[in-house]
Amino acid sequence: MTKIRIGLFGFGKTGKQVAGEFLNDKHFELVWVVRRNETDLGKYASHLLGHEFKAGKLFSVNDIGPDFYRKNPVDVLVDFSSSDGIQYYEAAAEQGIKIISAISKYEEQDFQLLEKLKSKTAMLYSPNITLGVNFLLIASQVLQKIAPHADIEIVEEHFRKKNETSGTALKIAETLGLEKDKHVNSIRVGGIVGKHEVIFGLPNQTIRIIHESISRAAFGQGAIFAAKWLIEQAAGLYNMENYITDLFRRNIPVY
Ligand SMILES: NC(=O)c1ccc[n+]([C@@H]2O[C@H](COP(=O)([O-])OP(=O)(O)OC[C@H]3O[C@@H](n4cnc5c(N)ncnc54)[C@H](O)[C@@H]3O)[C@@H](O)[C@H]2O)c1
Ligand SMILES: O=C(O)C1=N[C@H](C(=O)O)CCC1
Repeated sequence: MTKIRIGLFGFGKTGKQVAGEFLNDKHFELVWVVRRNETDLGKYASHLLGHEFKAGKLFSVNDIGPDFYRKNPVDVLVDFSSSDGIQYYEAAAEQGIKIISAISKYEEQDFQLLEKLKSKTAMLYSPNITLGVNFLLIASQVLQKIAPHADIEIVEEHFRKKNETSGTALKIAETLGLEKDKHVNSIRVGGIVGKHEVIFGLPNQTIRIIHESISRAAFGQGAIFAAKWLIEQAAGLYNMENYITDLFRRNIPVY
């Protein structure tokens, strides 16, 4: 079996869990991990995460020179770093590396860059790569069609240190045609990994669709799902919910 070679940006709270999921899946080889700080460079993510085999050599962003991707080839780059990571995509796309961006918050110019690169390679952008939240996104659209006059509010809850508004909640608002400033409600407490709720208010009843990520491993499992699919795709910019909808239409179980 030919393994899909993965390069990972980010080795923080989420990157470590994502690395762990790729290391545990026999379809993948985690080749390298790039982080911003200089800790443990040259060591292997696999060793740091308790495995005996060598995989996922740690590099710094400063190591990404013109030859980095040629000398350290991978099939898919998975980004759980920060929006700064996008500056390294073009060189990867030039090498035909497919790209999964899981960055939750981008500025307008970042989206423009993704649009520009989509002719060069297959890319998937998802501010929340869990399968579950993408089910919520699809189910919310169905419910809105059935009950177009319902009041809709979105509530997102995350860990106390998350500064920005949830990219997922903003995407849900945009998809449902809601004003982001008015209908997205944010709560920051303790260590909540990520919870999104869409509330449909009707005169005598309320419907709530809730998704909660219990562990950051859910993001790794979503990235694995996305990578297995993206490896087969032609150049273009894709997202998770289109893919899940496609499986649903074709009656193929997703999970
Ligand atoms: N799409 C999703 O499903 C999903 C899920 C969880 C987190 N995220 C996003 O992933 C990102 C990371 O989240 P986190 O909680 O792990 O944050 P974190 O602060 O714990 O970790 C960030 C990591 O990225 C590294 N980093 C920062 N800038 C970098 C760069 N330019 N190149 C390489 N490495 C860089 C840091 O050194 C650190 O290792 C955030 O944007 C977050 O919103 C997305
Ligand atoms: O920062 C995070 O951690 C997460 N952010 C998301 C968002 O902004 O919507 C969702 C997943 C976890």
